[in-house]
Amino acid sequence: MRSSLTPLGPTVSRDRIITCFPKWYTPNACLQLKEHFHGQVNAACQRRNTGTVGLSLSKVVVVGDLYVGKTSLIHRFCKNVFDHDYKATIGVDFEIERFEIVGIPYSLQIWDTAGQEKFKCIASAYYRGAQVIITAFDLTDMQTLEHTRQWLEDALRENEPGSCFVFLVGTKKDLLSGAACEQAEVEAMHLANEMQAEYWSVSAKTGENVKPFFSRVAALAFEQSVLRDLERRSSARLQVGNGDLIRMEGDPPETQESKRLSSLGCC
Ligand SMILES: Nc1nc2c(ncn2[C@@H]2O[C@H](COP(=O)(O)OP(=O)(O)OP(=O)(O)O)[C@@H](O)[C@H]2O)c(=O)[nH]1
Ligand SMILES: [Mg+2]
Repeated sequence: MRSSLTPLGPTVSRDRIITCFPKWYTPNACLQLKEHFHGQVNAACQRRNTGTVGLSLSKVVVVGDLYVGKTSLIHRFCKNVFDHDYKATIGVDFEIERFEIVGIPYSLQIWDTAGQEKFKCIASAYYRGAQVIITAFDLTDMQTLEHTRQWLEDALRENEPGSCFVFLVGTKKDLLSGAACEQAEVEAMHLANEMQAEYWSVSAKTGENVKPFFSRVAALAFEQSVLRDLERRSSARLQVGNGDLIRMEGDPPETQESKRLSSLGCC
């Protein structure tokens, strides 16, 4: 079903419309324990005063070992499909997914990178400018969890410190029984806290938690984009108000000219 709630942009499918702040997976490893969008963000959306946020794309980069299920996770979310056969990603690929958040059109550009070592240098060229880094590991292979530290370090190196939201995602949840899953999650949450990441367990095969996870990614990135935009515009206004933009260093040109003339003995 399609919605045409917003007069500003093209329509998005109903399950990409976010009106309330999506909930975390677990409060034990979560980036923000809150239930609502920031008041300033709500107000800006209601006034449709979100600057360039509705027009630009936020970059999301998915990293992790080969075979952990990065492509499957993205394809389940963006195309609602699942393929049992493994086709290694060569270099990088991306999908653009459109949302409507508190009435404002918003898009994520989701970059799928290759986990194979031989493609790492191609993939890492695309890490720059990420607003969100998703580090994925396979819940049935705890070695892949250990490797997420290195994947994250590599991705963060290409970005400004403190500028990215980090998620740690355990994949293939359908392959584990309740107790085994819980055990893997405890280890993963511990690491997520060290990484200052939010933790999620998902299954691309069954689709479990896939939409709630990406809704959470979109909402956090959207809120940050709106707040940054508001801050940028208000500091630009302040600068104009204080005259900082037109204040000049040193003497004004007419004073410099009269000094030059007086040094020549003309005045
Ligand atoms: N049972 C199950 N299998 C999965 C799941 N997600 C992925 N797989 C399988 O795991 C294998 C690897 O999945 P991919 O998504 O190609 O892995 P990848 O991380 O993109 O691998 P690279 O592109 O080489 O980095 C495939 O055979 C998938 O069918 C899942 O949630 N459950
Ligand atoms: Mg892949």
